[in-house]
Amino acid sequence: MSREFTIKVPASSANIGPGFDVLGVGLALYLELKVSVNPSFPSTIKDPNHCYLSYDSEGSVPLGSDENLITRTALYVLRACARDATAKFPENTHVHVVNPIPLGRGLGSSGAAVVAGVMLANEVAGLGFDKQRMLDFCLMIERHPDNITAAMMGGFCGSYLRDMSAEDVLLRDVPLSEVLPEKKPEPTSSVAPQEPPQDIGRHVKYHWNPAVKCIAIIPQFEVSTASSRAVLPDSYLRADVIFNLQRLSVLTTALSANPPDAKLVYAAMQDKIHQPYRAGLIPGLTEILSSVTPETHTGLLGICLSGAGPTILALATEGFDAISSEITGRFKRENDIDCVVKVLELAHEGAVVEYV
Ligand SMILES: Nc1ncnc2c1ncn2[C@@H]1O[C@H](COP(=O)(O)OP(=O)(O)O)[C@@H](O)[C@H]1O
Ligand SMILES: N[C@@H](CCOP(=O)(O)O)C(=O)O
Repeated sequence: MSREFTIKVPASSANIGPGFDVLGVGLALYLELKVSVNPSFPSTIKDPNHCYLSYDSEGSVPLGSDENLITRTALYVLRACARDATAKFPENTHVHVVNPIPLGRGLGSSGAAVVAGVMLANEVAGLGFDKQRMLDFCLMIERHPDNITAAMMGGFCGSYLRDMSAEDVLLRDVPLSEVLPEKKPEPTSSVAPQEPPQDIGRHVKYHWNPAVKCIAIIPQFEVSTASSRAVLPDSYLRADVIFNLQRLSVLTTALSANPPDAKLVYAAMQDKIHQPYRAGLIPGLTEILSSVTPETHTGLLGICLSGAGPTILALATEGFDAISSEITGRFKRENDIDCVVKVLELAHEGAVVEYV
């Protein structure tokens, strides 16, 4: 039977200052997959996995199903669930990707791609997984839970990876190369990836004052999440960890207050465990983060690096133009970097599948 459906997955902004690898918000900027499956038609598709991909919008991505992050993720799920290292998409699967999320800017493009890939497999193979179970598959690929959780569940999320039995740790800690299929001249692996342990990630959704908007100031250069994690230290001073924990505990509730207390939120969005180390990758970051405050800009609540950067996230209730102009002006004047600005609402629902 032929089917057509659309998968929509929001962008996300992770960390929100002190919540490194913990906090994330889903943002109303959606990666969309327009999918059609026509197994009864004679196949015209040359792809070895029966999936024809086309791509519109931000950046450029590979279109081979064994090279593209969305379809590699889907193949992992299909193969793990079928216990078959050669499992493919149903014959005649077409996926048209529309992606307004800029790549490598700290707005969760890879998290959205991974969530979309897991949902794609769930839908084409009729696996019937709920979002909690799909999150397990996502976490085998993107191994920090903050933006995956926000993209899948939507809203303002706090998340952690649960403690695991030795047996589950073995299942979870397999190298990424054994999870995601890689392009090979001939299929060589006869071993299917295993299904992940259950409930790897746990989360809660916090309240969010709807008057608070997210201003994303997106510099026109990329910083890969991998390179932005590579500059972080392996261990931290106790004082720095306590600094972040104290602020994190206040921030989650402060963002639901009505009216929000700008001074409290601003102070609670300070961070000592990732932003200072990432400053070397983002010209002018330290000065930019201190250039707008509730005192200098009415309506500003707080400011931080979005995810692994280089996007700057400012939370505000008004004064969006003045806040974004100050930051784009600094990027331009001091480092000749152009920026794109988006004022975004939260995506409260998270990832969805819509049938035509
Ligand atoms: N829609 C997409 N389709 C295919 N690959 C994607 C897509 N979105 C992101 N990616 C992959 O993820 C990479 C960016 O991931 P990452 O460095 O984690 O940055 P981000 O902060 O945008 O998530 C891209 O260079 C690309 O390889
Ligand atoms: N907690 C992670 C979040 C990465 O988010 P992304 O949007 O940059 O992929 C980190 O800070 O490394």
